[in-house]
Amino acid sequence: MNLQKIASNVQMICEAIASVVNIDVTIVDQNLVRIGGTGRYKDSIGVHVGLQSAFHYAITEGVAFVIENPGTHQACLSCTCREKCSEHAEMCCPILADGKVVGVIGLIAFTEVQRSALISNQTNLMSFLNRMAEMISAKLKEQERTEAVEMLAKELEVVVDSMNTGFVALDADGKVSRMNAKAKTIFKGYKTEDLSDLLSEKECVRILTEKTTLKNEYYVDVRGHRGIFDSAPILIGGRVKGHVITVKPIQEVINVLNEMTQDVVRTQFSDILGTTDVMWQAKETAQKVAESKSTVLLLGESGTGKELFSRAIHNASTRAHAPFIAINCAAIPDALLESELFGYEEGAFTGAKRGGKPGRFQLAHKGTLFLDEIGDMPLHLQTKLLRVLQESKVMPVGGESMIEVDVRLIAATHRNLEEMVLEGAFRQDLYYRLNVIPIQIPALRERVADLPLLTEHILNKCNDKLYKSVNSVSSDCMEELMAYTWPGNVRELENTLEYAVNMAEGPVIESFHLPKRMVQNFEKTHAHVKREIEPLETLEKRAILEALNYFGNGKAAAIRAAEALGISKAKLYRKLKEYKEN
Ligand SMILES: Nc1ncnc2c1ncn2[C@@H]1O[C@H](COP(=O)(O)OP(=O)(O)OP(=O)(O)O)[C@@H](O)[C@H]1O
Repeated sequence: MNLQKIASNVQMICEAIASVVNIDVTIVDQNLVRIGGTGRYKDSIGVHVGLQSAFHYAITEGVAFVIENPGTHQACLSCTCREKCSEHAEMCCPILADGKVVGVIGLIAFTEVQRSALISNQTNLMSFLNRMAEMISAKLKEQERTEAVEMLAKELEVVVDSMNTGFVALDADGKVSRMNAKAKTIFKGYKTEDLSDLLSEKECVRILTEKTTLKNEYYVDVRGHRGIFDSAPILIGGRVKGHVITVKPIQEVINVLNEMTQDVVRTQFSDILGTTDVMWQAKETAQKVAESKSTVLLLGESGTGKELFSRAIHNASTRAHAPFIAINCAAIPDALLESELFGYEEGAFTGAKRGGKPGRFQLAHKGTLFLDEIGDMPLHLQTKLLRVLQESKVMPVGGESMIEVDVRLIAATHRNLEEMVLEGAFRQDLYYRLNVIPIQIPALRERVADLPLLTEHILNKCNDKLYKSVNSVSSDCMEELMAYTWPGNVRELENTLEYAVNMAEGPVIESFHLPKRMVQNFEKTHAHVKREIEPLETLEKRAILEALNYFGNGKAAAIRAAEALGISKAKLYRKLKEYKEN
């Protein structure tokens, strides 16, 4: 505590004392610096009074005293000027704050008249100086408290200003009393006198009438921008004296959500394993289109890696740092799919969340939306989806205004959309809109040559997960894996190997570690060998018909059947012609 902080008050008190007692007054602080003074001391304010002065004695001893005969008092003994002291008498009174000496008030008589006045009236004068010392001490403490409050207010201001959330303080009527830097950015260009200048009427009424806190509520502001707010009333003596609200724009909330839910390790094309031609083709096309905004349609059976491709495309695109949002149309009941995709407004239906909820399109704003199993989307939603793709705007369920969205769409299906279009189960216009860049992801049975590579990779993953060290598959077992048809594709391979790693006692997986269904399948396949020997031509015909049966009709299917049979497309057609003619 330093008297310097209340220097002007100290000087006023010096002058007040001097005018009452008619003797020169000076006040020094605990460092012996003169803070106030009258008469001959006025000019030396701010100056150090010297260690030999009586004030030094008053500070170190912490007592009040009167020097009636300068030069002889205890306080004068160390003074070098005590032989030729110009003072006739002196009264010193320490100023105490919290038990510590923070300064001294001194009355100094320079004439005999002043001396006798001081000495004859010393009891009253000392009591007067004590009162003055108490007053100075009280003023000093008040100043300290004011500074502490100012400091606290400043600290809070710095904290509130550094928050990445808008903060608005209101009085009980909704007048804005304070906004932090973030709130000023969020509401830049708005009138900001009243809550009604910021938020729409519905939210204002809720905030100002609510006597408890509101958390994570959805708001729409006066310009139609959306966000999430918390609010709390300021209660003093049980009465609402004001409110504080914190606001966050919806896109920032979404970004945080996505940061936390994105792949921890971002899927890259190099994570998609496979060196067979069919796989190279698929990867090459996907890599080529990753950067564009065009819609991609991933076609392939379940478990072939459609989501993996979709994530790799997103992560290789310029949207990589924006959200990747996936939704499986087949996994969500029809009644909920619309609100999941496009969001809903408060009160849109029974059970709707207060404040509404943003849909996946809004969540994917600036990023990529992966619509898995698009073939399972009901027709009425296909119509709505088409509109969204054409207009880049969504209308939440129960909403009145469209919300702009900038989303790159990647759709996927295991179904034959072309056939569905012919059957009237899929809208043709939507099909064309989605089919801009179709990419066929091959089934695992079409790329059995990739099995060893995939197996090695999956074994490593299983070992990490199960704390095992299974590092290979016996050649018999690999033969069985290659002979299997893998209806569940890579996902099924993953599950099969996880089962086998659990079963294996040593470092090698043997056939008998595989799940029963696979062993049976292998026996069935090998049972062919034991059948009667048949002419090559019959075997060839059976193989061709089986392949066609397997891959289906149409040009693309014929190409894949020919590839699988290891013959040219021309040869396949020639054979089919022969069979028809015979
Ligand atoms: N080429 C691949 N390389 C490595 N892992 C793969 C590959 N393809 C698929 N996988 C793995 O197989 C599993 C299934 O893949 P994913 O979920 O991408 O398939 P999907 O085609 O989207 O399946 P569904 O249609 O059933 O949703 C995942 O664990 C994925 O990592």
